[in-house]
Amino acid sequence: MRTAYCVDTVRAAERDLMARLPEGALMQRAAAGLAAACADLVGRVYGRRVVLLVGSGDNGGDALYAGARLARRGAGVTAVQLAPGRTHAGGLAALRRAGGRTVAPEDAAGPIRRADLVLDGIVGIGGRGGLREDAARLAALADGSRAAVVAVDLPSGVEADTGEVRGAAVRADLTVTFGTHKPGLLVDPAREYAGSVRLVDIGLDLPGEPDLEALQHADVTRLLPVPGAESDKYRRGVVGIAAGSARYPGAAVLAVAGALRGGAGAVRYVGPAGHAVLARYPETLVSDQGPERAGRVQAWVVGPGAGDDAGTVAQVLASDVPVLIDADGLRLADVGAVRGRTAPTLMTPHAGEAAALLGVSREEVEAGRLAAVRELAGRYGAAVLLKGATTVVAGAGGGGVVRVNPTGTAWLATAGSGDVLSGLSGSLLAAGLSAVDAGSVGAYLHGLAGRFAAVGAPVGAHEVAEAVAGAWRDVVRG
Ligand SMILES: NC(=O)C1=CN([C@@H]2O[C@H](COP(=O)(O)OP(=O)(O)OC[C@H]3O[C@@H](n4cnc5c(N)ncnc54)[C@H](OP(=O)(O)O)[C@@H]3O)[C@@H](O)[C@H]2O)[C@@H](O)CC1
Ligand SMILES: [K+]
Repeated sequence: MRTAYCVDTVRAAERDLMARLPEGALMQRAAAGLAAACADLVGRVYGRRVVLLVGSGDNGGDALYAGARLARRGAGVTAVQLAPGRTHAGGLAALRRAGGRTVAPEDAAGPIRRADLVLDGIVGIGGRGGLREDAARLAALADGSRAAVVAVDLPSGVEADTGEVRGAAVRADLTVTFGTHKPGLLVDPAREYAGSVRLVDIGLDLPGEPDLEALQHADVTRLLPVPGAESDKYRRGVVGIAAGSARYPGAAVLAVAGALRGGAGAVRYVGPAGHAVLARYPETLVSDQGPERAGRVQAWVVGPGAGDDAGTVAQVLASDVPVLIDADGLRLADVGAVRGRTAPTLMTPHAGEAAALLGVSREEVEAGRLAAVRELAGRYGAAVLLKGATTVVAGAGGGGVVRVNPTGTAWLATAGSGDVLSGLSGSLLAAGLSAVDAGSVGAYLHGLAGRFAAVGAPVGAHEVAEAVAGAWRDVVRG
């Protein structure tokens, strides 16, 4: 499991550790890891031109000490001091001893243009809001140069705890972060600014429960349902799909396509698109009697392509099995009915649907995904999976750890892709996974399937469904 912790927790762990170590030891650990990562990135250090963007805090100190290490290995290092009177004194002295030089921000354009490598030590976890004007100018120069940009701890200008980007920020090729990932490194839009991320262990002792976690292959393997020798289709779970309408039969077909790949023993389809479903998937159990009379299921998926069929949504919500609500179902679901449920509920909106439920703009949801997913999970008392550039999953109530999906791909932003995900996660619910596990494992497989199906080219939702089995195998193989 990859984990991320908020700044307050990092600061507390840092204080505890510093009390037990000689002064400056932590910064030396950080700088050593940073210099090593830079050396790996550029291949050969000797003769490289390195520019350090140095702010007034310890983030600048890290950059200076790392710069000193690179200078000792033969790099030409120039530090741009944003606040000359407040630059980290020890770091500056170390750089000068190693032969590095300093320039004022107004003289930085030339060195940045000629640099092979720029280290962004403007701000780290002490930063607030977008970059100030002088810092933003340096960030723009670095962006326009041919140099590789390495962010120290975080790309300066992004919000460490939320992943928000409220103004100008550094765009890095690599971020070298210390002690733990910060939430902003895993959540868009900030994640996009970070480039690839390398974690340097500095020995922080962090609490058991993180603020964010991202499943890895091994975690997913552990959570996937595995049929036992005694399993029959009913023991493996039956997932009911109440989806589609005369107008949108395709949503039903795609939700069933996802459900067939999610580990449930059988898929029961209820709704007006039975013919379309059977034509494509003859193994589906089809009923047109409505959810209450369709026969036993272990979980329901309701909503994809449902149009205005509020009655079906209400019937499903009244059941005593886990329910996944998606698409039109989200709009049609009564808050009180969702809150009153005793079995687990998982809602799977995209940003636009979440915005409508919260009464805010889509941009607001996209800018602050973590806050939005927690807020929705709190209002509905349900687990919520918010789809998008970074898919995030909060447990019912919205408190506690939020799961972040690491496998997404932009190619998944295609019509019907969400229907496949709802079927897949619903199937995992029927197979016995908790709402958060079903959502996050579903998103993980779906993202991986999207990558496998796309391989760098556009892809249709049915191809994503077909690639789920390959994703499953890949996960199990490790
Ligand atoms: N935690 C750990 O375990 C370890 C932490 N370490 C390192 O310490 C870093 C934290 O250092 P930190 O606390 O000194 O804060 P930092 O990020 O340098 O920024 C503070 C300065 O930034 C300024 N500033 C603020 N906002 C700004 C903006 N928008 N645009 C421009 N400037 C802005 C603000 O200026 P002021 O408001 O005072 O004018 C203030 O002076 C951490 O990220 C890691 O790199 C490692 O060395 C070892 C282990
Ligand atoms: K930084």
